[in-house]
Amino acid sequence: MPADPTPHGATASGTGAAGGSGYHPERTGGWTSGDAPQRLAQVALRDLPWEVGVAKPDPAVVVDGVTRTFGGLTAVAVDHLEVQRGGITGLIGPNGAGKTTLFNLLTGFDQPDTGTWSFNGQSLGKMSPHQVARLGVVRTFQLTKALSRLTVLQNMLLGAQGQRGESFFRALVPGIWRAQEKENTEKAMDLLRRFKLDAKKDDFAGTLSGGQRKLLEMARALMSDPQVVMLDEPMAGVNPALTQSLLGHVKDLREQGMTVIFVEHDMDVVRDISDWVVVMAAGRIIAEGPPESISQNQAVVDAYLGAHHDAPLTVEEEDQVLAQAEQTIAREEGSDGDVLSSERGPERTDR
Ligand SMILES: Nc1ncnc2c1ncn2[C@@H]1O[C@H](COP(=O)(O)OP(=O)(O)OP(=O)(O)O)[C@@H](O)[C@H]1O
Repeated sequence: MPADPTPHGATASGTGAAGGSGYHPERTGGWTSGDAPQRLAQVALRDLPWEVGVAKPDPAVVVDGVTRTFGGLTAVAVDHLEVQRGGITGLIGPNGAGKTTLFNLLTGFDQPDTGTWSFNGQSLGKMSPHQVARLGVVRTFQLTKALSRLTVLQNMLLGAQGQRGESFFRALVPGIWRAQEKENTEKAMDLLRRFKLDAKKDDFAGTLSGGQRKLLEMARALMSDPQVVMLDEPMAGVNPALTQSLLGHVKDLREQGMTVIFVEHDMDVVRDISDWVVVMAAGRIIAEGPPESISQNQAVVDAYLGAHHDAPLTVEEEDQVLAQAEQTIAREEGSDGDVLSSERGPERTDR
């Protein structure tokens, strides 16, 4: 926790109801609409207490009492979560913490046992993924869902489904549909250029590298002009060169005013791009705060970063480490371990 966790300047006056579009300077300490989006999100979150369930100045997504069990296992049990509009929120936690299940629930890919959640104040419960996407909340998957036997461009056009040009309407007025199709193709090509995939537009998605598929998936998600983009491990399996490019694209989403929620295991990435970090363990949210708060939080250190993250080794642990080292060196030397014995000093020489 911060030395002084009491908010000053910004007031955490959110009530759980979404605040509508735009920011609320009167609630967030006087920044102006001329500021860069990144700065707006950071300022909005700057003075909030580092508390689980803390109200955000302008939440885009609000989750209340959402639980999901599989048999006897509670995969998700989130009491209250607000996601600040226009910011990048990192969702972290050990394997099996419930991150993907929470994504599935929020985007209509799974249904919870209990709970409600909303986007801009509108409940998303019982909606299909398609309906959720049309409202402006899209997601990508840990394992990309690019259709390998469709071309890159065809994959992009699929991402545009659900906008204007519904089948009924399109059948009645084919001219309008054709105009829509042309518009979608232009939009797809713009996005492919942005993601440096335009040269591959006619290649089958199955021929792309893992990193290129991740780029395609992100580009495809943008076809429906989302307001909230949820990325499930966007950097996993991506080579270092493309990682930088993907990170840049994620930051771009924020620059364009989108709200980003992403799951990531790499803490350097989380620290680099997150305005706020939410930590899950065993289905629950165990901590929330700016990136710098996370390594200082004992619950997180215990659950996620390892119990002895920053703590010095105990005498017993040191003995154990030394014993293992001795064994390893003895094996490698192919000797009886004299090397170590002589290095350990006088207390060992009289054996
Ligand atoms: N369809 C399912 N049926 C049964 N158990 C499931 C199902 N989906 C998830 N689970 C279980 O729910 C728990 C949470 O899984 P989830 O995939 O959400 O975790 P996660 O935090 O995303 O993990 P990872 O970082 O490994 O992706 C795990 O114990 C998982 O085995």
